[in-house]
Parts: sequence; C-alpha cells; structure tokens
Amino acid sequence: MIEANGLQKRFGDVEAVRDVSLRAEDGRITGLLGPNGAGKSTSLRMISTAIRPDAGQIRVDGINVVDAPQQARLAMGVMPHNAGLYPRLSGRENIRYFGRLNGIDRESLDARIEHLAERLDMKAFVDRPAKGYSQGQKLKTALARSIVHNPRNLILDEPTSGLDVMATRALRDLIRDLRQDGFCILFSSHVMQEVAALCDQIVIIAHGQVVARGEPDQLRQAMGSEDLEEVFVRAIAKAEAPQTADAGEQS
Ligand SMILES: Nc1ncnc2c1ncn2[C@@H]1O[C@H](COP(=O)(O)OP(=O)(O)OP(=O)(O)O)[C@@H](O)[C@H]1O
Repeated sequence: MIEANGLQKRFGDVEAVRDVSLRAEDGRITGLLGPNGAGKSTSLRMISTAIRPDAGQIRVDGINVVDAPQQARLAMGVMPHNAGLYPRLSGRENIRYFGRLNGIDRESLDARIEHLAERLDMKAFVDRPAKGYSQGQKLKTALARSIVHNPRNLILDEPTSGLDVMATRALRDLIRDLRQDGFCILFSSHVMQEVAALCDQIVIIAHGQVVARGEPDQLRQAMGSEDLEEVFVRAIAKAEAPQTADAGEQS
C-alpha cells in the first residue's frame, strides 16, 4: 500500500506540487491523472525516493520513504517515464543487472528471471540483444526489470506514452494480471480513457493539487457527467477557479 499526505515540492520559482495526498491500495489500480505539467511525475518521483519532498509524508507498506529510502525501494518496483534498456545487453542481462543491484543472489535471481520471462511471455526474445526489440518487448523487459526483486507495489510513470495500440493493450493486460496477484499499482497518465480503461481508483491533479478523487462512478456522480472525458475537463476547470476547487473534492 502507498500512502502520501500533504506532499509539496518546489523547483526554484516553480511550485511543482502544492498539496498532493493519495492512498493506493493492494490489489487495486490507482491512476494519477492530470494535464501536462500538473505535477504527476514530481509526485511519483517523491514517492519512489528519486527526490525528497519539501513537506509531507510518504509510506509504502508502512515504511517511511524519507527516513528509510533503501528499505522503501525494496518494497517498490518503479518504471520511470522513458526508462531505457542497455541496448547491447539481452533482456535477461538487463533484468539480471538490476537484480544484482538490488542485492539478489545469483541463484534466486536466475530462477526469478526465468519465472518472469515465462509469466510475461518473453521467452522468444529474452536472450536477444535489446537493441532490436519492438516497443512491446522493451516494455515487458522494463516491467520485468522493475519487479525482479519481487516488490508488492508498482509505480509506473506514463507507461503507455509512445506505444502503439497492441503494445498498449499488452501492457494493460500485464497490469491487470499484476492486480490479480495482489500488487498495489499506481500509475500516471494525462489521458482519461487510459485511466478509465484500467483504474479502480482515480486521483485527478491539476496545478500541483488534488482536485477530485474516487472510483470512476463516484467521479461521474460528483462531476455530474457520464462521460469521463467531461469529468476530467470539469475537474480541471475547478482547479482553475481556486475559490471552488475544494468543494468538488471527494474522499
Ligand atoms: N527538475 C525540475 N526543475 C524545474 N522544474 C521542474 C522540474 N521537474 C518538474 N518541474 C516543473 O514542475 C511542474 C510539474 O512537472 P511534472 O513533470 O511533475 O508534471 P507532469 O504532470 O508529470 O507533466 P507531464 O504530463 O507533462 O509529464 C512543471 O511546471 C515542470 O516544468
């Protein structure tokens, strides 16, 4: 489980995150949705220990990520935006390298990679150099790499951006499978349809603040529209009229 409370982060004059709180449960997919520049990546980077928040608390499976970042990292798999693979290494070697960095011993690592290659249907390409991989193959390798240490929480930053329809579909299926396995999954997107297709819970942010949250049906009700695209637009409009922004937020 991932819990963040009152996150704030400033880069010089830019208030990237002003007030973000969220709770992502095990066995559920939580989508962090917002327009470009809303503060999604910054929030996920704070949660995944890449940067320190200026204020606020983050707990992953109860571990305080600011006080115990290394311990927290073991509990999380992270797929950053545009995560690259080493092109000359095979998929297996890419995954193994990450596994070794995470301190997994050689024997359990080999077994784990074999399991993931089977689970993610990677056998046909996992021993080829990554430089020839299709988008979908790259994605599976990056996903396997991010969960090689067997975390219970998975954070994905705009995982489908730049992917074609087939690769997007394959990734969605994989994410659903991981939910089935009990993973807590938190991912960001600026595309409402993307989030609607996958998420059990949606947190909408704009201008660094949470402007609405809830299950898709709760959001439809709160924003008075059946169309989730319209829900997104209305929630963002509320953020742009700050005096009414709090009224629309659902817990
Ligand atoms: N390292 C940084 N230095 C300066 N400004 C930054 C930095 N990182 C983010 N920002 C700024 O903070 C704001 C939020 O950025 P962030 O990347 O979190 O948004 P986002 O919601 O992920 O957007 P996108 O969908 O475009 O990726 C933006 O105005 C961005 O320019």
